[in-house]
Amino acid sequence: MSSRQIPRISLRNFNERKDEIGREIIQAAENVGFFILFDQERPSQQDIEEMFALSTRYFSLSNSIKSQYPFIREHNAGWEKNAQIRPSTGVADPKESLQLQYFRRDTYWPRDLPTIPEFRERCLEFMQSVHDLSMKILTFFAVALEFPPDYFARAHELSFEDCLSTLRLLRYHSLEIDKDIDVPKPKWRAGAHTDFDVLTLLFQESGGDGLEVCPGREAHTSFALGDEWTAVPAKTGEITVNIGDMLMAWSDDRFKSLYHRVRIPGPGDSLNARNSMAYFNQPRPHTVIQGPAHKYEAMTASEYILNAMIRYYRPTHGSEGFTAN
Ligand SMILES: O=C(O)CCC(=O)C(=O)O
Ligand SMILES: [Fe+2]
Repeated sequence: MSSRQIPRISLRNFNERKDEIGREIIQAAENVGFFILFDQERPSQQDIEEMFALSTRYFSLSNSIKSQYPFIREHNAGWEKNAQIRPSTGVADPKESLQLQYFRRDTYWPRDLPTIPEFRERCLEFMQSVHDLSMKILTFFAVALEFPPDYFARAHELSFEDCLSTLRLLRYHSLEIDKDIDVPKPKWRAGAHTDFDVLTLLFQESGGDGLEVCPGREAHTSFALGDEWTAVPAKTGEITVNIGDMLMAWSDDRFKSLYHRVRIPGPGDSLNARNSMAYFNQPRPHTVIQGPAHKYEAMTASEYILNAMIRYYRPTHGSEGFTAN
């Protein structure tokens, strides 16, 4: 395990400290690719705790209810259980997840869930607050790349009918039941992958350690890395932010999108279920992605996502944990 530190950046008094915060964020994105934000106004600690409680209530519903909105790969939306096979491991992550795309909220979000009629409304509110914070952060990136300050905000505007930004609720199974039985144990809760979006805001829960990142990726088109993994501690209320492949491409590889994975609990760790929530900022499909130095051919976001899906779902033969998504 590497001793590399994941930068921690306080958002306290955001408006007064904007310049300083911006500098810290850009430096972290250039040098590490992952950073932890805390002291944010919204979503507050309480907003996040309530959202985790809502997510737990959702996952405790029966499979037959949750499967009314099954995962559809072409849409990257819906509910899956033990079904996401990462090419880096070749086996399904032992988890379930629900992907809520903002623009499909009227057509493809669970509705009228028994015992949680407020599910949809609460998810929308949470998405809105995470979106607002995401746009504040993306403004720093726009300025650093010498684009207009609202450049990324316009590409992600929630009010447009084709907004692709997505909230993913995740629940990795408890490993308590299997602990004494002689069955093959999974090696990873989530196999190594990069995110193909622009920017991910990830919410972890205290007690749910296991997330690890691998620094050293030089080009958004490469698979590669080394074998130094750094733990990203889990704490309820804090926000782990990582650069996705699209922002790495959009910045001519200046901001780093890193491989990350979730390991299974080690000796002394809790075997309880692990919950997390990820908000993926994804630009509108027709947005053109090209960095200021034109290092790569211009590509629309929809072409980029399509390529990523092909690249990430194609089985590869690299050594364990080191290939694609
Ligand atoms: O659960 C986590 O901590 C990470 C999830 C993740 O990396 C993803 O869904 O892309
Ligand atoms: Fe990820």
